[in-house]
Formats: sequence, C-alpha cells, structure tokens
Amino acid sequence: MKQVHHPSAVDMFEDIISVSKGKKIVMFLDYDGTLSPIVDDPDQAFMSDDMRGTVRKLARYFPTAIVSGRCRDKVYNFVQLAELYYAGSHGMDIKGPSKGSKNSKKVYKELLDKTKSIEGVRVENNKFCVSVHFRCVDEKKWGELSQQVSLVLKEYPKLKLCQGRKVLEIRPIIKWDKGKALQFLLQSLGYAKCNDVFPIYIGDDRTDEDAFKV
Ligand SMILES: O=P(O)(O)OC[C@H]1O[C@H](O[C@H]2O[C@H](CO)[C@@H](O)[C@H](O)[C@H]2O)[C@H](O)[C@@H](O)[C@@H]1O
Repeated sequence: MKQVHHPSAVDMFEDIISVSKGKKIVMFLDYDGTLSPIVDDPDQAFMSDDMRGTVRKLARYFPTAIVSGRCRDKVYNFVQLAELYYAGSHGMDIKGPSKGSKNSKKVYKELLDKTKSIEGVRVENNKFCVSVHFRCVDEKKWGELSQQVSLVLKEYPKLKLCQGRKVLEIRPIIKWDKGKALQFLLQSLGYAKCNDVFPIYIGDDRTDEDAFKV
C-alpha cells in the first residue's frame, strides 16, 4: 500500500491558533485511535483517565462532540462524559435514521455465520453499521475473508463496503457520513451560518476524511 504523508497539526499549532483568533472553537473528536489506543480486541479499546480528564477540561471551554464509527451507546460507555455531544455509527446515530437498521441486524448475523471458520475474525454490530475486523486474522486469509464479505453483500444492494484500520465497514448507501454529522451538530449548536466559528475535527481513519472535507 502507498504510504501517504499527512501534515502534522501539532507542527502547525501556532498557525491554527492564529487563524482561530476571534472565532468560537468547536471540537469534534473521533474515538478509536484518537482518544483510545488501537488494540486487538475492540471491546478493550478503553481511553485512559488522563485522556478523559483532558477531554473533560476541553469541554469546559469549547462545545465538544465525539464522532465515531461505533454505536452511540458503546462509545458513550467508553467516554462516560455526559457533557459532550455524541454522534455514533459514523454519524448516523444522532437523530437515528431508522432505514438500514433491520438490514444491519440481518447482515450482521449472516456475516457472523459466513466468516466463523476464519480464525481471528471479529464481527461487530454497530446498530446501523457492521464492522468485520481482520486485525487478528492471518494475512494469508484476508483475500478469503474479503471474498466472503463481498458474497454476503451481493444480496444487499442498499449496503456498501468501506475500509478502515484492519476493518471492513458495512454501511447503508445513504448520503450520511461523519461530515454530514458534523454539519448537523454545528447547525444544532446554532453555529451553521456563523463566520466567527472555527470547528476543529481530530480523527485517524479513512471515515474521518468525510469530516475533514467539511
Ligand atoms: O470512527 P472510530 O471511532 O475510529 O471507529 C472506527 C472503528 O473503530 C474500531 O475499530 C478500530 O479500533 C479497534 C480497537 O482499537 C481495532 O481493533 C480495529 O482494528 C480498528 O479498526 C471499532 O471496533 C469499529 O467498530 C469502528 O467502526
């Protein structure tokens, strides 16, 4: 895979401070890989107390939202800060578009069944989306897994496949992603048409790119 070099926000801290002068900062934070370390077991991706303390402090100064691929309840259980805004399932779980959730449950069960013979696979039900993890799968088996997932998805024309960090993400084909969620949250906060607002979004995965674009 081609290595892409992204500029570091830390190196440009002074520039960020300078362009945000006089504006109201709004913080958007991805969860996995940003607030928590990347680990083999998705259920063990805990954030540290130090990080929780930092986010708590941040939210005292700026409206702060967590935007995650995980379902809202799950990410809330990890973060446990009631004062934040939460957008789960890649932003689909703020207001809850109900379409797709029945499909997700069905495809989750099918994916569990069709991939159970591949050692190390982990299928995670994220309510509106499903994640198929291959971090713990032997690299030689990645092709077979991807084929199985594609075969299952053939029967679901309303679902699409995206890739994250050693994870295949199954999502409904609707015009909703982390970028749209960010716009929605800004609007709900009453900042949609303000020129003096400077939203900051921090994330580590491909699905965060929809939000970076916004
Ligand atoms: O948008 P995010 O909050 O970053 O969620 C994206 C996916 O994150 C999780 O998977 C990733 O982290 C796991 C734990 O560190 C790691 O084992 C896995 O390889 C990573 O892809 C989460 O489990 C997925 O459901 C999210 O969609």
